[in-house]
Amino acid sequence: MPLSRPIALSCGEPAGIGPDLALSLAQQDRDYPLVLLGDRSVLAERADALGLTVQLHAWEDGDTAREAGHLSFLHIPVHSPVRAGHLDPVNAAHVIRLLEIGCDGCLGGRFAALVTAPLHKGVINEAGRSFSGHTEFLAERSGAAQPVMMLACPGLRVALATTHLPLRQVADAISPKGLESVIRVLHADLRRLFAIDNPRILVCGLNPHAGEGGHLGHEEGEIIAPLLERLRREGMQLNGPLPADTLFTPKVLEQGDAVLAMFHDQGLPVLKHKGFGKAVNLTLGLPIIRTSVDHGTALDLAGSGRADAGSLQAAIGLAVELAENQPEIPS
Ligand SMILES: NC(=O)C1=CN([C@@H]2O[C@H](COP(=O)(O)OP(=O)(O)OC[C@H]3O[C@@H](n4cnc5c(N)ncnc54)[C@H](O)[C@@H]3O)[C@@H](O)[C@H]2O)C=CC1
Ligand SMILES: NCC(=O)COP(=O)(O)O
Repeated sequence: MPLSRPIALSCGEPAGIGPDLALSLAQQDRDYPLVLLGDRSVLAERADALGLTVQLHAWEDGDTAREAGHLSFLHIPVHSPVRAGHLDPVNAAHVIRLLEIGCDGCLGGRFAALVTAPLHKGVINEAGRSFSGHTEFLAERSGAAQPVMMLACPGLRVALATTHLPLRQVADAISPKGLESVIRVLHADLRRLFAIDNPRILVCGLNPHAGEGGHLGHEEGEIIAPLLERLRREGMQLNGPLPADTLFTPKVLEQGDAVLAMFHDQGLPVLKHKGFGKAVNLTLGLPIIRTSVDHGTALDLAGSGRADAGSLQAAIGLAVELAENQPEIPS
């Protein structure tokens, strides 16, 4: 069903490429309503820097402008003037505010989905706020017990058992209870969002060679394998724990609908090698639809006109598709 509510696009870190990508998107006709969450002057100044002509319109509920060259925005002011490529911790509160408004607007039925341009986790922490990522923030804000980060590009979906954790803490975070809830969310959302009836999930081990029979680590034998065995008895198609290096070979990958990696840098480098620039980051387990880009703030490119909007387009495309398939919330 065509969307009657807009997709909310949060501009992310104002000194990064979020504003550039949004303005680049506004150059084309859209077949969905969009509202940009960001600061008006930042958008206007960045449009000037990029030599783009974009009519900026203050968004009102019900606004469905979609023509090329026009962009509706909800003005959420920055706290300090922005120079492209230069982070300022003073604007961290602005970035957080974009997410609060985007998330609350989805929960309240004002927006159909939230798409996030990249933010800079480091500068938010430098501003004195403990922040590990959109995934964790949006889960807390929306009351979701178990968010699961999944990145997808044509031919590959990779979900993560742990998200933004120092490597030293990863092994301790792999617990039977935590891993079970991640697998349940992944399984349920592959069915709910991707219409895969009985998803086949390829599960990585944590250690080299999936622990080499206990000689290179015990988490596979003590935690992962018994859990998978128990869930298989419920009918889930779970293959693993498999050595991650061989799992990510084409012959094995074709036997699964998604991969579950145990940690961020076990799964995402492979995904980005295959699909950087056209992949989407999707948060599973939330009561709202949230997608994002596969890249970061790219401060080196902000204001240069060289940022590629391919991943943002894919993220919006997936958000629109998922939102169109959701039951319509009565106004
Ligand atoms: N969804 C999000 O909010 C994400 C945020 N980040 C944050 O971004 C910050 C910077 O991270 P980095 O590791 O430097 O990664 P990055 O993705 O910002 O940059 C890595 C390289 O890719 C290039 N690149 C990135 N996006 C591009 C695009 N759209 N078009 C063309 N080239 C592009 C950059 O110029 C750079 O050379 C970190 O603070 C990180 O936390 C990283 C990933 C996702
Ligand atoms: N590498 C992906 C990433 O860091 C994005 O995280 P999030 O901000 O979407 O939680």
